[in-house]
Amino acid sequence: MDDDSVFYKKLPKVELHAHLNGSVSAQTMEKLIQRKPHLNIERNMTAIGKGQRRTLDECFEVFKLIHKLVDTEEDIHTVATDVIKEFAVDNVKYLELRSTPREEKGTGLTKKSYVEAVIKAIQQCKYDGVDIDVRFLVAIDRRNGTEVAMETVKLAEEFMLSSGGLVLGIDLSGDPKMLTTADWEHPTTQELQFWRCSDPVVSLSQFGSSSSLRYVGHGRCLLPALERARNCGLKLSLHMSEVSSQLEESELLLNLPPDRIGHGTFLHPEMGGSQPLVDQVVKHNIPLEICLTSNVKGKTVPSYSQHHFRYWYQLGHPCVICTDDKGVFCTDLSQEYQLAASTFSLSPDAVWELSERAVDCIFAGEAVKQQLKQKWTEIKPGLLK
Ligand SMILES: CNc1ncnc2c1ncn2[C@@H]1O[C@H](COP(=O)(O)O)[C@@H](O)[C@H]1O
Repeated sequence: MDDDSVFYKKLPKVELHAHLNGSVSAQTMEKLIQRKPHLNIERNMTAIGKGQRRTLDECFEVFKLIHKLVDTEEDIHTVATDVIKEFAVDNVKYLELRSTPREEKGTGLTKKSYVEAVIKAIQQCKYDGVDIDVRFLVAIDRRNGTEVAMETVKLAEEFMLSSGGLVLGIDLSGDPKMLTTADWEHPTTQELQFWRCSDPVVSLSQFGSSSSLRYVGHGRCLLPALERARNCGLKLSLHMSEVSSQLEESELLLNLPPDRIGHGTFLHPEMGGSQPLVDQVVKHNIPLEICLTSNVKGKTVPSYSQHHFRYWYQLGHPCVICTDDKGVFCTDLSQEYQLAASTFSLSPDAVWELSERAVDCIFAGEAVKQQLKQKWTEIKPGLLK
């Protein structure tokens, strides 16, 4: 490791946007593959290597494969434990993991036992003295529709009250792509469910097209669940404008408003967004979770240098560097900070400030923030001369 990389490794960091099943390392993946050889899944099918790029659609196919490998309580416990320890080795001092509870009839996994398995892994790591504070956000997969979103919020609510402060909020994620009419020749039962929720057909005349698209998992259908979450004290981290077609949805979601925004790639006017959207984000001071490699490899931004981090950072808006899916995109948080620094010419002092300011964006309360700030203060003299 060169001197430069050592700096980023030693830098204390906060990770706020990490999907559990997207964060599985190559080593853990080997363990899972050995447990289920009959699936014929190979390691190279679950990761996007250096220099490789995929469409966002292909990324979502990768998650489906990983979900086949991770389908028991034991698998979830293994994956969560390994991911937590790997972030700790990377000097991440505070981690908010997020994951979508799944039920698997074949293995007896229920959504409740799914969340319990993650919580047990967090508690075990704490008991073992792993030097990282870990919290959990329960994820809503937008593709699963209104009712499942509401069930997920209720589950999160239960765990918020019973987990001793480990469950702090809700993540809204999942494939943001719209389905066109053509895709709907053979809708699945699940897709038909969306069709029934309020007004999922949106005219494209504003974009110069006479056709209409049926939004699947449009935020409008999820608003009641998100509002309930907000009202009961769960924090909201919402994927917004990850793809270019979500302006109308972003307007709706910003009215909640969310506590943090995942990606927000297409919010600003230079990316086809709008000034009112930017004004709203700035007015509420909503931090952006920035995932450089994920966006480049998933082809939602053309290159590192054209990443929207530049726009928001120059505005002085809170931006938190994150990994998104460190396993799938073959990265870690040190690497992401190093990429941000080299791409946007950030000095070591500026990088330090970026990592320290991330502490202000965590969902845990003031006492935890103060403890973390104290850690940063202790580490600083050894790292920045
Ligand atoms: C690349 N950009 C992204 N955009 C939107 N959602 C994403 C995502 N990356 C991951 N997920 C969401 O996280 C799930 C995998 O982790 P969990 O099974 O929940 O732990 C994916 O199925 C998707 O719903």
